[in-house]
Amino acid sequence: MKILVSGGGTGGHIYPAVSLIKHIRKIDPTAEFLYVGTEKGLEQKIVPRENIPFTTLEIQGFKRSLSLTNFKTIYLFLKSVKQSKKMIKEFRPDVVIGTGGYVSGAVVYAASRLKVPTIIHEQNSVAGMTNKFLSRFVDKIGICFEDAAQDFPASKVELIGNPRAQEVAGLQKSDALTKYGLQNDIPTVLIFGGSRGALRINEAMLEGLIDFNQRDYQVLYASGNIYYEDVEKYLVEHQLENLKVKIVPYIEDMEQVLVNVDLVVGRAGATSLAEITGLGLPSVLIPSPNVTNDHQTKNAQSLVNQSAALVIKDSELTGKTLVNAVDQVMLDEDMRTKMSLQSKAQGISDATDRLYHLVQELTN
Ligand SMILES: CC(=O)N[C@H]1[C@@H](OP(=O)(O)OP(=O)(O)OC[C@H]2O[C@@H](n3ccc(=O)[nH]c3=O)[C@H](O)[C@@H]2O)O[C@H](CO)[C@@H](O)[C@@H]1O
Repeated sequence: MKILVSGGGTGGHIYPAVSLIKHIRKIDPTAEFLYVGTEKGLEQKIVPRENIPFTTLEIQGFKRSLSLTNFKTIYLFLKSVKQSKKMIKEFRPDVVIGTGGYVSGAVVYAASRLKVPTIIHEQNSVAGMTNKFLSRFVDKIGICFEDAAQDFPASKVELIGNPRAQEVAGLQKSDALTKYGLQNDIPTVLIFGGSRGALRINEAMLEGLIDFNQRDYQVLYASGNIYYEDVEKYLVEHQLENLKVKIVPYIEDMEQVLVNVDLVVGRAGATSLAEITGLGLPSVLIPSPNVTNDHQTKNAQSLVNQSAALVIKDSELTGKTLVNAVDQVMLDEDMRTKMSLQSKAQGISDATDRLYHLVQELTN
């Protein structure tokens, strides 16, 4: 089987696609893949690391306001559709799968014009712009939250879940934390602001750093690549270089880290939430206010309603509110256990199987 996959920009669109590819490779070692992304997105780092054949298109997003750059966007989109058609004719995939981001718009649209079977995967509770556009042309739409169904033609929608949940749920505890200078046998909190980092979380984190450093639990904190230099500068200026709290720009082996932590603190990106519920981890969520239709608040809703997660509003995030929320969970083992059970109950544990089944249905 030949599968062409496209999803780009942020980790939340890329990791589910990579999980699916890793899964199919195990079942069908003869399957061939081609991943189409952009040179600017995180996919150009994440995908080649997994030895997945990778190629790029030049494309950019629409500005919501009237803007001259939208003319360039349309030009790049049409050019990318043409290039995608060429790629598809050369690679001859049995199916084309889009997991979101502008690049998947051009690739999946081109595939639909060439009558190649197409699937899109929507991670969020509210559909993204690209997937909404593509929903008219594709054959099947895999969703992760029931609520997303209302954004799409009903006959195409299937509740699939997020393949990252199944990937992490299948992993065993290990000594992965030692690589970060942490100990295996101490309760651990992981803090990060999505795949690109979040300035607001970084500011609160630096404000709460001294407190976190004095706790019995240990903390691993990923600032995001683009913010790391500023964080390092702050640490040097405040003579805080040798802390118990461990700080890194980005965690490449995140699935290994997640299996070994006791609490996750971060934004409410859909793929992160799938990992959290896949593993049944408690969380403290700070939904980003800067995303389309406030979708992160909606992503987080059922976890918060079921007491699987605490939430801090972005506008109320400070060093103090952050430390207090983390303390509340980490200093109460009973609470952690209850949150874990509720979190696990929210997950879809066989998402990759379901998505692969959809692929088989379309290709047979
Ligand atoms: C600002 C923005 O538009 N965010 C969107 C984006 O977020 P973003 O890309 O941040 O998405 P998620 O939080 O869903 O996923 C992040 C992914 O990156 C991984 N990771 C993160 C940090 C790190 O150091 N190492 C690492 O591997 C996480 O484990 C996870 O697999 O896509 C999500 C899924 O469509 C959306 O729900 C988010 O609203």
